[in-house]
Formats: sequence, C-alpha cells, structure tokens
Amino acid sequence: MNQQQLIQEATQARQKAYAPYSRFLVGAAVLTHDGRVFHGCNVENASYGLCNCAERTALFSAIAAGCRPGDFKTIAVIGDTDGPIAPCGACRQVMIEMGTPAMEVVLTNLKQDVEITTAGALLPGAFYLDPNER
Ligand SMILES: O=c1ccn([C@H]2C[C@H](O)[C@@H](CO)O2)c(=O)[nH]1
Ligand SMILES: [Zn+2]
Repeated sequence: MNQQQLIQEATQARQKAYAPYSRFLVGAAVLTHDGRVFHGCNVENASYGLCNCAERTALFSAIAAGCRPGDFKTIAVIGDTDGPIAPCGACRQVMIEMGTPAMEVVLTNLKQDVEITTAGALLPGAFYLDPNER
C-alpha cells in the first residue's frame, strides 16, 4: 500500500464522519507494518467535549482489533483545510504513544496538498514512555 492509496483509504473513511455540529468532516487511515489498514472518522456529540477526532478513532479501532503500540507504519489524515490538515494536541499525544515517535504521518487536504512528518516531530518534548517500560 503506497502513500496515495492510504490517502484514498482516508478519503473513504472521511465519508463516514459524523459531524453535525462542526460540519467539518475528517478521515484517517492507519497502515500497520504487516499491511493492514484501519479507518477512522471524527465522531461528534451534542456534548461537544466528547467529540472524537478521526486520528484517534482510527488508532483506537486498530487497538481494539488487537494491534499494539509500535505496530503502525503510517497514518494518513484528510480534511477540507486550506493547507494540509493539522492534528489537534490530543491526537498528537495519542499518535506518539500508539505510533511511537517514528510513525510516519501524512497530512493532506481535498486540494491534495501533502505534508509528510512523524508523530515525534508533531509533538516536541512529549510526555512519552518507552513501550518496554510500560
Ligand atoms: O485533525 C483533526 C482536526 C479536527 N478534527 C475534527 C474534530 C471535530 O469533530 C471537527 C472540528 O474540529 O474536526 C479531526 O477529526 N481531526
Ligand atoms: Zn484530534
């Protein structure tokens, strides 16, 4: 699965977004080292603080299916932003733990602007425990 294909998966996931409050649809797709793909979309709630982002939905879905931190090679995220979408702080923290700092993060938008970074680069100085010490 190449980067373009993973972005396609994220685009499909975006169509499932439940975002009646913000009307801002986001999709994510996470690729495991052994080639599996898990989808995530944002899921909102009338109690706004409970809204869950696409990135966390994808990673939590993978964890619920049996994946563990360190299993993830790449996550792609897409939203209708001006430039590549910028993950929120909560998702940066979750990406660093589930993805480890090395996980590749592909940020894009409907215009196909693409930024490629890593979970570690998105959260300098993160509170992060080595998987072997957990
Ligand atoms: O990277 C992002 C940024 C925002 N959102 C969601 C949260 C909320 O449902 C909506 C508006 O912020 O977009 C994501 O899912 N991922
Ligand atoms: Zn987020």
